[in-house]
Amino acid sequence: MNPLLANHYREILVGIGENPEREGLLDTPKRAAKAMQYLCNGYTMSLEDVTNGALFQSQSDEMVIVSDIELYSLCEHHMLPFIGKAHVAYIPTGRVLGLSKVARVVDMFARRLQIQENLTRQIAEAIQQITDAAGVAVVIEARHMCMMMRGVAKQNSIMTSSVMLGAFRESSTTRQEFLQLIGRRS
Ligand SMILES: Nc1nc2c(ncn2[C@@H]2O[C@H](COP(=O)(O)OP(=O)(O)OP(=O)(O)O)[C@@H](O)[C@H]2O)c(=O)[nH]1
Ligand SMILES: [Zn+2]
Repeated sequence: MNPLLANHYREILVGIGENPEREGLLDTPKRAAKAMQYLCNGYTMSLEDVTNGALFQSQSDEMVIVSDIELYSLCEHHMLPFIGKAHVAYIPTGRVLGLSKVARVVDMFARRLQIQENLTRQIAEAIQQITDAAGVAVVIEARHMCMMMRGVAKQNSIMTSSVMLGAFRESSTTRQEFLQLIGRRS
C-alpha cells in the first residue's frame, strides 16, 4: 500500500464532505489506495513479464480467436470504470501464443487509465509485436460508468471499438469471417 496515495484518499474524503475519523472510514484511505493500485497495476507490467515466453511453434496458419474476454478498465477522463469484453484474433506465422496470455495482455493494458479506442489499439499492436502475426483484430464492447452513473445518464448504450491490422485490414473476407465468428455482422 502506498501511504502517499492513502493520504490523498483521506483528502478526497474531506473534499466530499465526509469525516475521515468516523469509525467506518478509518481504514478507507488505505483500502482505497490498495484497490486503486490493483486497478492500475498494468503500469507495472511489461509484455515480456505477462507472456513469460509462452510462444509455441505451430504450422497452423488459420485464424485464432479468443472471444468474450472480460475487461475492467478506468476511463482516463473521470477515473470511473468501463466494463465489457474483448475479442482478439490473429493469424499465426509459425508461432502461437499461450491462450491465457492473450487475456493477460488485455488485462495489462486495461488496468491503466484509458480511453477505449487507445486500449483497443494497444492490445492489437502488442499481439502483433509478440506473435509477428499475418494479421491481428481486436474488438471491444464496453459500458462506461461515466455515461451511466452521471452526465448524460444513458443506461443501455454500448461502445464498440475495433482495430484491424494486416490481413484483417486488407481482406474484407478475413475481416468478415472474424466478425461472423464473434457473432457480429460486418
Ligand atoms: N471516445 C471516448 N470518449 C470517452 C471514453 N470514456 C469517456 N469518454 C468521453 O470523454 C468525454 C469528456 O468530455 P468533457 O465534456 O470534457 O467531460 P464531461 O463534462 O464530464 O462530459 P459528459 O460526460 O458529457 O458530462 C465525454 O464525452 C465522455 O463520454 C472513451 O473511452 N472513448
Ligand atoms: Zn469517463
